[in-house]
Amino acid sequence: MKEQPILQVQKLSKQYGKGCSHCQEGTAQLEKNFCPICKTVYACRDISFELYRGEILGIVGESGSGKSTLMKSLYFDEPITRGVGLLADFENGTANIFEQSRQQQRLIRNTILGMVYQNPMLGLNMEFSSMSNIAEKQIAAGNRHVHNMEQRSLELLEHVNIPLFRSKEAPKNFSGGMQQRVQIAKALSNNPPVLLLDEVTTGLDLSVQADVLDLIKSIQRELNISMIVVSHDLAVIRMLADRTIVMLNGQIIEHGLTDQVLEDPQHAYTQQLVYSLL
Ligand SMILES: Nc1ncnc2c1ncn2[C@@H]1O[C@H](COP(=O)(O)OP(=O)(O)OP(=O)(O)O)[C@@H](O)[C@H]1O
Repeated sequence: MKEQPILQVQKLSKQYGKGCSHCQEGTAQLEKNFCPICKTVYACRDISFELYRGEILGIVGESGSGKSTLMKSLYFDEPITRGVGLLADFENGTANIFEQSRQQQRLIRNTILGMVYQNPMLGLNMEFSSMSNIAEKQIAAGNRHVHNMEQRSLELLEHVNIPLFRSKEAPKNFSGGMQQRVQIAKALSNNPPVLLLDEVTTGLDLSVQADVLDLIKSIQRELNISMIVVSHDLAVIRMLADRTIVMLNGQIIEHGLTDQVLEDPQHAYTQQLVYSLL
């Protein structure tokens, strides 16, 4: 029997703008990702993929290709235009998560998903202590036991190599790499089966970047979490992802095992990306 994906996305589309008689036709010619007539932006167009238990799925593409929009959509930061999302851990994968009430979506977010943003300001409260940041996510997931939350926060901070004597300090005092580590600890605090990571190493020094990537890889191995890792940098994807999706102008133009995509890129854009690695 075929393994059930932990997440299945079918024909997810997100547009900014109402569209017009020209672009509403599925076959209309767009200029990159927008309608030349009404300027509606088609940030994600008919995106479909599966994520399996314990795998890391990489999404790579240039700036503006729709990667962040896809992540924001999956984390309910933004409503989608249309599409289906099925999570094996929600109603046994039979209910479209995008059609649930805000309350249900909050529940899914708090119990099934974790998110690490490129900008730590989006994922952390910079004024609260690192421990309180982690506790916040645990409270949202229904945890009320202060001692347990404290223990869990310390355990997670240790896991992501934050010195424990700094656990009561606010992330605003931390370096970029440390802030990303706290964000990762927070995202893991409710043991989510699915972790979303959006350009988490962009803007960090190369050595710090390597540390954060190592941390992600070791977490995935130890906890067997499924991850979607978004990056414009194919080197990051090469290091982390089992399978890779390549996006361009809001569409998936290529997908396959990462090794396969790297060794035998089919689309001219992917070929360009791969050659730039050499
Ligand atoms: N709120 C918005 N209103 C209008 N257009 C938007 C909005 N948010 C994103 N877009 C457009 O959607 C497209 C996809 O953007 P998105 O941020 O998802 O790309 P990306 O691949 O993540 O790039 P980057 O890494 O630079 O953020 C872009 O053309 C962008 O300008």
